[in-house]
Amino acid sequence: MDFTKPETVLNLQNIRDELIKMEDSIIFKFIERSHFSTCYGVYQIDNPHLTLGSDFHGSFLDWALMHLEITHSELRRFESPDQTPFFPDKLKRSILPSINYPKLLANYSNEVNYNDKIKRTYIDKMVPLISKIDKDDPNNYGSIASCDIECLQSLSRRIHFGKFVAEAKYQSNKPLYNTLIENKDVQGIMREITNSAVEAKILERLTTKAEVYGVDPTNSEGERRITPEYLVKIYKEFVIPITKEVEVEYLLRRLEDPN
Ligand SMILES: O=C(O)C(=O)C[C@]1(C(=O)O)C=C[C@@H](O)C=C1
Repeated sequence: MDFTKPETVLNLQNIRDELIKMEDSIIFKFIERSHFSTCYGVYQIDNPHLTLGSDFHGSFLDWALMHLEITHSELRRFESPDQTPFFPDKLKRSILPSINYPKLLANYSNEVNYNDKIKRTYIDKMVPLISKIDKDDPNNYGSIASCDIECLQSLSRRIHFGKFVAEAKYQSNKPLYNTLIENKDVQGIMREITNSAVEAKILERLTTKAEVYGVDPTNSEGERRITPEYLVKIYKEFVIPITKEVEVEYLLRRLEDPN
């Protein structure tokens, strides 16, 4: 997929192929995170044992992610249409010259940002499933926040790819979607974007991937690093539903941009 070539980006098959590739990076990032404990101290707002600066309000993870995003914004990361920041208000201007991407998505697309929800869901629902030990571990705060950032960035990219899916679907049947949008028919849009066969295939593939990637093949007695149950649960209950929320919100506003 090449973001300078709209015809490659707004092709539903290409988008689905890209979503399949992202499964692998998400799984391997979850495996990295599984080696550490849940570590609530990383997510505690204004953790009294840390000095994050008197004007900063948030968790250690927020602090680390915000500083990384500030630096990455200077490296042009958030100009790329597949990148969505967790701290859009803190970004700086890139020191690299802008790339002139062609218009791929509607002009309000940056406002469709589910990162707060993704971060909350990751901390509250996913970390307890991924991590095997439930305890705080102050010696590993830095490593854990680094793993969390990688997991969150991969989840965010995957879920916000829903905008490309939505745009491709919109382009393929404008009259149908225009009527649904004019009628603010959320359920109708949700019905239209849902493809149960594709969802079932994703869950089936994840089961196989978790079975294969989840064990060290050279160690028959090795502990499972990930299990199909939790991976399928994460996709079925969180990743796919939030992707669909992104698609619906994007489509509901689609007539704001007549192009
Ligand atoms: O592939 C699509 O058509 C999508 O809309 C993406 C996706 C997903 O999140 O993977 C979401 C909704 C569909 O029911 C199937 C899959």
